[in-house]
Amino acid sequence: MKDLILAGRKAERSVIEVNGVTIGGNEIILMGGPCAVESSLQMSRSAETVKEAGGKILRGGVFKPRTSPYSFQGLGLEGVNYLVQAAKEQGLLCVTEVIDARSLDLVIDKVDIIQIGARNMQNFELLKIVGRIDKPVILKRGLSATVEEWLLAAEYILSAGNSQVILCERGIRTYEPSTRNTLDLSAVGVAKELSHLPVIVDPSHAAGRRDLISSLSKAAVAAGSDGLLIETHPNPAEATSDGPQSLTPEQFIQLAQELGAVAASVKRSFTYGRHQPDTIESLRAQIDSVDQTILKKLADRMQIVRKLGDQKRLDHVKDSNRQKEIVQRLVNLATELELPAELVKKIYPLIFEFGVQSQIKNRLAQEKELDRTIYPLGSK
Ligand SMILES: C=C(O[C@@H]1C=C(C(=O)O)C=C[C@H]1O)C(=O)O
Repeated sequence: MKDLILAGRKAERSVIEVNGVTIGGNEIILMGGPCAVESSLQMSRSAETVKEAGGKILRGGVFKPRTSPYSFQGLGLEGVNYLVQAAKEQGLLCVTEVIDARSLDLVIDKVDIIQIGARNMQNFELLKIVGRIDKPVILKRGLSATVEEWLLAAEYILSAGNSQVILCERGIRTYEPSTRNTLDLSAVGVAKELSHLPVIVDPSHAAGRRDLISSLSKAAVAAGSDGLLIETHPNPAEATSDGPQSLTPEQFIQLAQELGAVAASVKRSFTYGRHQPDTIESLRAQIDSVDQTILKKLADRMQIVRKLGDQKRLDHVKDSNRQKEIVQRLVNLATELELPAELVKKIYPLIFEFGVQSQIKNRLAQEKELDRTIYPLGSK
């Protein structure tokens, strides 16, 4: 297909890793939550449901591009905080839709994934803007968009520099009024044939009615979808948005219990339940987070060492006895923690070396500064 320079098919399918969750790998990723964020309690309950089911990502709209201007327009920034907090409570990631540059600015540092809704699929300026961020983007298929138009919309994001695009089929407008939209499951296969990008399915917006969601979800997995984006609400009868298509918590959990067998039938995996097996990706995400802590603590240490250096004579910065004491204490601790003593003996001399260096550099810089204030014209 013309102009699918970056979105077009490649030898390998794209796999998107986001904070320990892999989209486009073997595992089917379940995402769920209400259409709109309404309250902190509603989000906590939704997050519990998603977690209980084995879901990985919590959804919730805070900027709602509603068909009618008189419908609930979303809680904005207040809602983002409910979404993020609820996701954190359950160890889930979260996704929300943005509608313009301003709404993106408000959520970019808070959520894990950004969604571009169906109505904005051809908002090319917005596509270019999310093309410049470093976060995955779920790109919903437009209400009446062909697969080609959808992939070209993805091309806008990719060509602006963001390679993390996830396509989402959510039903298209047809002449059939018995469902809200017609879920185009062939589009999953077609998009995967034409492009390397992961494809997920949102059966909720497609059907518009909860009685069809379970079967459509299973069909989507069988058709090759990499994930599901399903609406669930603690009390759908009271939802401010899209109540009729929201699953009750029990229905959502029931569906998740049945999903593993369907996934296995097409050689994919889905694990129901709170306790998920460790994957290479989730373990790596944990390691990355520990590494960050180690480095931040090293930076704190360095800062203290520099301050301490200010109290020493420049020619007495290094203190070998103190270094020996530290190593001995840490060797003992390492043994208690079942770490090799060698680790401490190898790492700490390096840390001291950089500490002493930074003390000396810091003192020299201070003396230079002092010189400049005493001899401002350099007449020393
Ligand atoms: C921080 C000091 O200065 C130097 C750096 C040390 C460190 O990084 O822990 C230890 C001893 C000194 O060689 C100190 O004297 O305690």
